[in-house]
Amino acid sequence: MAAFRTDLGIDLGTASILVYAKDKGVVLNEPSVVAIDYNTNKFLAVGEEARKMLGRTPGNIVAMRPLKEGVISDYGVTERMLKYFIQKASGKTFFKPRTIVCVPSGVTEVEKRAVLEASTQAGARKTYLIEEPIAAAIGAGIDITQPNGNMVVDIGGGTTDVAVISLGGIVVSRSIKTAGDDCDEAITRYIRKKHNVIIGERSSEALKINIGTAYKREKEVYMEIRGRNLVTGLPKTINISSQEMFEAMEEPISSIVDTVHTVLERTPPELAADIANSGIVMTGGGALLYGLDKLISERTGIRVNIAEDPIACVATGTGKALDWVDVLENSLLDSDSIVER
Ligand SMILES: Nc1ncnc2c1ncn2[C@@H]1O[C@H](COP(=O)(O)OP(=O)(O)OP(=O)(O)O)[C@@H](O)[C@H]1O
Repeated sequence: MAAFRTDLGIDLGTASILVYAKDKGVVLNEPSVVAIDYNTNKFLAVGEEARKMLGRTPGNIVAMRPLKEGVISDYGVTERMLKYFIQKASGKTFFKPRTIVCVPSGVTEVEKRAVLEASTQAGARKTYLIEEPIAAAIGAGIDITQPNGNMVVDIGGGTTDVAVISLGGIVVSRSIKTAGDDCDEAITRYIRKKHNVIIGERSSEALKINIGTAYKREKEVYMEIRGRNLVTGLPKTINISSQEMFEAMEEPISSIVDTVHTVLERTPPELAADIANSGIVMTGGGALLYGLDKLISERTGIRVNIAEDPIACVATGTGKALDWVDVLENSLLDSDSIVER
C-alpha cells in the first residue's frame, strides 16, 4: 500500500494529543487543553500554553479540556482543536495527508462523525477511525493479526480500556470511566479531608506521578506540596507520604483491577490460555503508576508487562495502523463511508 510522507496518526486523548507522522515518529505531544476568549470566541492558546492557564484565567477567558472522561464534552471546540493540531503537525508543506484518528472508546456515532469532519476540514485526504485498544496493542508491538489472544489494559486520563484482541478484532472488552484523572481527584479529596488543605489539579497529578503507589512500597517516599488551608484560607505546605497515596487511590485502583478480572472471566478459554502464556500488556500513562503492574499480576496470577513508552503506544499504534489499513478494514471506519464531501 502506498504511503505518503505526511500521513498522520492521531491519538485524540483526554489528557493529551499525540501526533505520529509516518517515518518520523511522534512529532507532536501536547495537552488537550484550549484557552478561549468567550467575548470573541477566539482561541487564545492551544496545548501546553493553554495548560499553563488552567485555573489562572480572568473572567472572560476559559482554559478547558474539550474531552472529558473519555468522551467529547465540547464537540465544536474539539473539532477546532483537532484542526489546529493537524495543521501544526503537517507544517507548511501541507499536501493532503491521510489521517487515522484514534478516538476515546466512549464516543458516540455523532462524535465520530465530528472527528471525521474535523479531520477532513483540516485538509486530510482521507480519514480513518481506529478503536483505542487496537491502536494500543499495535503500538505495544503485538501482531494482532495472528489467531492468538492478547490482553491489553490501556489506562489513560479519562478511561481504562481492557480488551482481548485476536485476528485483528476485539473479542471481549470493557471500558470504564475510571483512570488517571480519577486518581488525581481521589488524591485531592483525601488531602482535603485529612489535612484540611485544598490542592490544585496539577499538584495532585504531581503527587501521583512522584510518590503515588498502587502496591505497598518497601521504602516510604515523601513529597512536599503547597495548597490552601481550608480553615485560615492561607497557603500551606504539607509533607505527604506514599502510604497516604496508597490509601487515597484505593478506590479507583480497585475498579481498574476488578475490570481486568471481569474481562478475564469472560474470555473464551483458548484465548485465556494464550494470555496466561504471553502475559497482560499495559499501555497508557496510567501504566506508569508505581506498583500497578505488580498488583494486577498478583490478583490475576498472570504476568504483566508494561509496554515500552506506554504513553506513546496509542499514537505509535495509530500511526503504524496506516500500513495495515487493508488488513484492518473491518475494524476501521473511514471518512468516505460516513462523511458526505
Ligand atoms: N509516571 C506516571 N505515573 C502515574 N501516572 C502517570 C504517569 N505519567 C502519566 N500519568 C497519567 O497518565 C494519564 C494520561 O495518560 P494518557 O496520555 O495515556 O491518556 P490519554 O490517552 O490522554 O487519555 P484517554 O485514553 O483516557 O483518552 C494522566 O492521568 C497522567 O496523570
